[in-house]
Amino acid sequence: MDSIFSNSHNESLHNSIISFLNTSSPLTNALLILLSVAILYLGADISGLTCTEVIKNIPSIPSYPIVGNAFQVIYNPSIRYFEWAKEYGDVFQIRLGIKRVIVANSYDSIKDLWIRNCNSNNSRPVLHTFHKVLSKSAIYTIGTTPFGESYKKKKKYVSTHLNKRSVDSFSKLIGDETTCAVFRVLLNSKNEQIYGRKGVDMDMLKFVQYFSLRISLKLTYDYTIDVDYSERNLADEIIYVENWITRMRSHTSNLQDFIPLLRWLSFDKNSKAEELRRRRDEYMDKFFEYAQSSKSKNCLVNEVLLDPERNISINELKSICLTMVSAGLDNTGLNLDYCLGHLSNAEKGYRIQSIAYQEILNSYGSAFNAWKNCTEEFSCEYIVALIRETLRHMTVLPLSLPRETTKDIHYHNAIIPKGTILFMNAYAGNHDPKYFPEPNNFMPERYLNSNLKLLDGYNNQNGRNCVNCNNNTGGTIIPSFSFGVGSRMCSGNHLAFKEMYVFLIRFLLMFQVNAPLDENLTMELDPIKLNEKPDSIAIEPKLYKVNLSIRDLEFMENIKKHEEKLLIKNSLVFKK
Ligand code: HEM
Repeated sequence: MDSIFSNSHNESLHNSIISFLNTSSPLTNALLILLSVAILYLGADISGLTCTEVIKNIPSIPSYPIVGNAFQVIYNPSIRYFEWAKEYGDVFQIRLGIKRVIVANSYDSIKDLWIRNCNSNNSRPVLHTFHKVLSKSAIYTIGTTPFGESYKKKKKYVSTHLNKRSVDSFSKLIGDETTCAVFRVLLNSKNEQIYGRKGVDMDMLKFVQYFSLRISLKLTYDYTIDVDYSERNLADEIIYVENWITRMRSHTSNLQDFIPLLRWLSFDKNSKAEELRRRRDEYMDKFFEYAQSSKSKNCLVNEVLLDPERNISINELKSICLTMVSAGLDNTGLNLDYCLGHLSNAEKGYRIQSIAYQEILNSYGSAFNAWKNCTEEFSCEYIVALIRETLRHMTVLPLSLPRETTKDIHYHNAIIPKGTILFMNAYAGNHDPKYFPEPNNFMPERYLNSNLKLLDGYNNQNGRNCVNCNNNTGGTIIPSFSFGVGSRMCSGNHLAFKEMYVFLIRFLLMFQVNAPLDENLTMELDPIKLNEKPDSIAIEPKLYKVNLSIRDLEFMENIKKHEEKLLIKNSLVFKK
C-alpha cells in the first residue's frame, strides 16, 4: 500500500490543488490561503509555539487562543487585575498575545518581587509601538531603556543630577518658580472675584504643568520658557505632545505590541506615533542647540558635555534630556492638581486644608516665615503626609512602568524565567487594606501620630519615598509604590517631592481652595472614575475646577513687595 507520504500520492494532491486554484477566482484563492494560514497559526498556537511557555506553580488566568487576555485588559487594567487577584491570588500570570506577563497585586508580593529580587528584575521590555515606531532614532527616556551599558551610563548621570544633595541646591529655582506659578494663577484669574469671598473657578492643570515644565527646562538647558506670553504656544505644544506620547506608552492597550499580525493594520497608530516623534524632535533639538551655544555651566547638558571623563554619546545625552523634560511633566502636575481637587471638596477636603494651613503656621512660626523658609527644609510634616497620601491615593501610574527580568527569579515554588515581563499593580499595592486601612479614604493622618508628626520609620527620610528605613517591627516601610521601588525606582522622586512641597505651602498660604461655584465641575474623588483615558498608562482627569480666593489680602500685598524684582523680571506684574 502507498504511504500517504509517497511521491505519487503527493504529486496527485499537488496536481489537484493546482487545478483547483486555476479554476477558482483570485478572491476565493486569497481567502483560502488566508484560511490555511489562520488554521496553521491556530494549530501552532494551541501547541504552544506562538507564546512563551506557561510558568509552572503560578496561577494562570484563562485566556483565548492567539490574543490571550489582551482584549480583557485594555481599559482600567489595574482594576481588572485587582478583581482577578480576588479569585486567583495576589500573583498570577496572563497572556498578552505572544508574551506571558506576571502581575503582582498586593503590598507584600510587590515588595517581595521588586525589592528582594531587585537585581533580577532590572530591565524594561522593548515594545514595538514605543521603541520601534515612536522612537525610531533610538532616543527614548531612561525609564524605557532596557538594562545594559547604555542604561547604566545614563542612569549614573541622571541619578547624580537628581540626588537629594543636588535637589537641595535647586531650592532657589523651585522657590522662584513657585512664586511665579502662584502669581501666574492670580494674573490669569481675570476676575475681581478672586479678591473677595466668592472666589473664581479655575482649571489648575495647565498651571501646574507650566510650573514643572519651566523647572525641567531650566535644569536641563538653562532655558527659561516664557509660558505667559511669547512662548505659550510652544509650552502647550510640549504638553500636548508629551501627554500623547504617555498615552501611546500604555503597556496593555497597544495590542500590536503583543499581537504582531496587528502591526500591519495599525496605520493610524503608526502615523500618529511618527507625527509625534517629528514634533518632539523639533523642540528637543532646538533646546539642545540653545544649551550648547549658550555654554552655560548651570545646566545638565553642559555639565555632561564639559565633563572630561564623559563616556556617553550625544544620543545618550539627548535621552537624558528627554527624560528630564517628559518624566515629571505629567506626573508631578497631575498629583498637584489632584491634591488641590481634594482640598476643594467641602465634605472631605476643607478639614484637611484647614489643618494643613494651621500646621504650616505652627511649623514655621508665621505665614511670612513659611513663605521664605519652605524651600530649605520639609519642616511641616502634615504637608509631607498630605503629599504622600496624594501619591498613594491617586497612584498616577496605576501599573507603574513594566519590568523585564534579567535573571531567573525563584518565587515561592515557581521559577520566573529570565526575559519575563512583570507588571506591578501599584494601584492595588497602594490600596492594600493590610497596610492602608480604609484604603479608599483620603487620610494624610495615616502617616502621622496624634501630634501630627510623621510616624516612626517615615520621619528620618524628610519627604523621601523611603524604601530602606525600618519601622519598630524591623520591616521595610514603603509609604506607597507611586514612585516604584527597587533597582529602577523613579530617579526624580526628590525633585518631584520638593516641587510639590514648596508649591503646596506657598499656594495654601496665598489661596483658600473651595468647591467650584459650578457644581458640575466638582472633582470626582475616586481616581479610577475620574480617569478620562482608561486605556492610558497614567490617570488623566476629566475636567474639573477649583474655586480660589485670596486668603489674606495684606499677606498677598507683603509677598508682592517681597518678590517684586522676580515678578517684574517675569512680567508677572498686575494692577490691583
Ligand atoms: C510625582 C511625580 C512622579 C511620579 C509619580 C513618578 C513615577 C515614576 C515611576 C512609577 C517610575 C517607574 C519606577 C519603577 O519601575 O520602579 C519612574 C521612573 C523614572 N522617573 Fe519618575 N515619577 C515622577 C517624577 C519624575 C521626575 C520629576 C523625574 C525627572 C525629572 C523622573 C525621572 C524618572 C526616571 C529617570 C525614571 C526611570 C528610572 C529607571 O528606569 O531606572 N520622574 N517614575
